[in-house]
Amino acid sequence: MHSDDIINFHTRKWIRPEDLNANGTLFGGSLLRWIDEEAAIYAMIQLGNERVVTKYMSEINFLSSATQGDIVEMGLRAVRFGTTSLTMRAEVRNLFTRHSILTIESIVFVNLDEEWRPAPHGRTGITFDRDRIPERLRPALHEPRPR
Ligand SMILES: CCCCCCCCCCCCCCCC(=O)SCCNC(=O)CCNC(=O)[C@H](O)C(C)(C)COP(=O)(O)OP(=O)(O)OC[C@H]1O[C@@H](n2cnc3c(N)ncnc32)[C@H](O)[C@@H]1OP(=O)(O)O
Repeated sequence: MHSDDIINFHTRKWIRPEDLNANGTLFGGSLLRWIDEEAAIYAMIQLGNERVVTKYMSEINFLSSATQGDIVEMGLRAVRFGTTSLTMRAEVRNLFTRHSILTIESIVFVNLDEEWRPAPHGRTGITFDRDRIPERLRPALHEPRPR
């Protein structure tokens, strides 16, 4: 695997009874909700803007299932910085077995301006730190750090 293809797994979820479908396995809709939220946070940090929306998701490939008590981890990778868009690849896998549960080849988010119109984001590469947290949400430099 090329290093550019490496997905960072950020978030873990412990599968609870309310996440299951009528067959007792992980409900696909729960997974998609978690991924959309994860992708929104990832896009906000990569683009440094909290005004982002989901535009498009490619085919979703459910590869294996999970059940109550399993822990799954969700990973995202920016694969293309467009003019107003950011395209990501997603994978969800079982934390213990590392078996892939789901992959989505492209999730596209669009960067918006104050009028909620697509706006160029000016980003070309991935950031691995939090320096693009939107300005409004960053603590002022003089504020003491919480203990
Ligand atoms: C860490 C921080 C904490 C912050 C803490 C506070 C946060 C607090 C806010 C929370 C917020 C969360 C958000 C959650 C995620 C939702 O839940 S979003 C809700 C679901 N999504 C929507 O409602 C979006 C509805 N769609 C739209 O409004 C319009 O389609 C849009 C998005 C404004 C785009 O309009 P458009 O006319 O299609 O725009 P257009 O200029 O043609 O295309 C824009 C870009 O999309 C691309 N595109 C268009 N169609 C497609 C397509 N079918 N396929 C692929 N790409 C496409 C274009 O190629 C273009 O990309 P670039 O070439 O510029 O790079």
